[in-house]
Amino acid sequence: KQESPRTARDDSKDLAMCRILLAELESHQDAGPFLTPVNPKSVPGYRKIIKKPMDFSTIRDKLTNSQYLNLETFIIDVNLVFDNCEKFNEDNSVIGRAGHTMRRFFQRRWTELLRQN
Ligand SMILES: Cn1cc(C(=O)NCCN2CCCC2)ccc1=O
Repeated sequence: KQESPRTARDDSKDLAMCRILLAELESHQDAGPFLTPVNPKSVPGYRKIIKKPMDFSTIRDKLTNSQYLNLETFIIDVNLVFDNCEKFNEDNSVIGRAGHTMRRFFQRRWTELLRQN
């Protein structure tokens, strides 16, 4: 069986891609609930239910401080925002729907940018 030679993908544009993706998430019209950390004092139950809070401003800080090893660890944190949202909010709610919309947008955009690379 002829194996396909394993070639690494070119990751030299990944940091630029993360910056583009994060800027687009932050400026999305439905980004509001995800821009800053959920305040556990004003959202009853959040601290107990959501074990690993994440939001776009925290991702921005981590990106600025070179805390993402690679594209994958960045995508994991963005998806954590949307997974937390799905866990805590009804699908049929303003914030629940915003989470689904933002997740679909992010999924499409990073796959588009990866393809053009
Ligand atoms: C992601 N998420 C966010 C909240 C929330 O209340 N965020 C603050 C709401 N902002 C205050 C002014 C505009 C938006 C609650 C549950 C939840 O899962």
